Amino acid sequence: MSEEMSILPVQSFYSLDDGVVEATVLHQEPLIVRFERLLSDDECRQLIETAAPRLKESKLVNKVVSDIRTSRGMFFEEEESPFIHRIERRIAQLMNVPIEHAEGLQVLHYGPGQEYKAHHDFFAPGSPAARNNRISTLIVYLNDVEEGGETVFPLLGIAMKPKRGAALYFEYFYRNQALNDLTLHSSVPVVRGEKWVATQWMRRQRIRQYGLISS
Ligand SMILES: O=C(O)CCC(=O)C(=O)O
Ligand SMILES: [Fe+2]
Repeated sequence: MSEEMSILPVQSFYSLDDGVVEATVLHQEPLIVRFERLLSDDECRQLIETAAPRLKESKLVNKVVSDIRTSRGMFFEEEESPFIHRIERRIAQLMNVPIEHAEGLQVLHYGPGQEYKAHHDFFAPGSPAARNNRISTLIVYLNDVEEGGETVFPLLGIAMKPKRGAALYFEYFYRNQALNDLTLHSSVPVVRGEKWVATQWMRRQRIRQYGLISS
């Protein structure tokens, strides 16, 4: 058993400025954690309503439309409103990373048959983007899905069923790249209903400008 340091301290609940979040460890190394009720039903609904008119065909980071991801998505501007800023602050505090390291919050929408095939969230080691690489991910489920749409880690045998307000955390900033590689994950096709998620990616170094809107 290696003893890599995790970014997230392992606890069964987390006391945040605006409430307490319950957690369950799904896997130790790489660390994968499930959170309950990170967002309220109202916050989930409001995120969906704000994102819905701004959805675009999903592009991957290289801006090429690809069938690896068939959902539609959008990014919020950093701190674009007091509502978004409040959610960003809560997520950054929970992820134990300064908000300046946070990319804009992304929302994805999957209809029946839509999926996100197995991928890593970090940029390929050695690529230009990897100089300030992603280190951790939080996926918040904004609705319940009737059937399908689980987030699956095929190399670890873990599947998470979407549940409104719950979230899935994983990190991949280990010195041992083999541990990072184990965070391969996918969103399996939605069978019935639709799926909405908000994803927060954290970077190793700062990516935001300071104080655009002061808190
Ligand atoms: O929708 C999901 O469950 C996974 C989303 C995802 O992998 C991502 O946004 O990078
Ligand atoms: Fe992902």
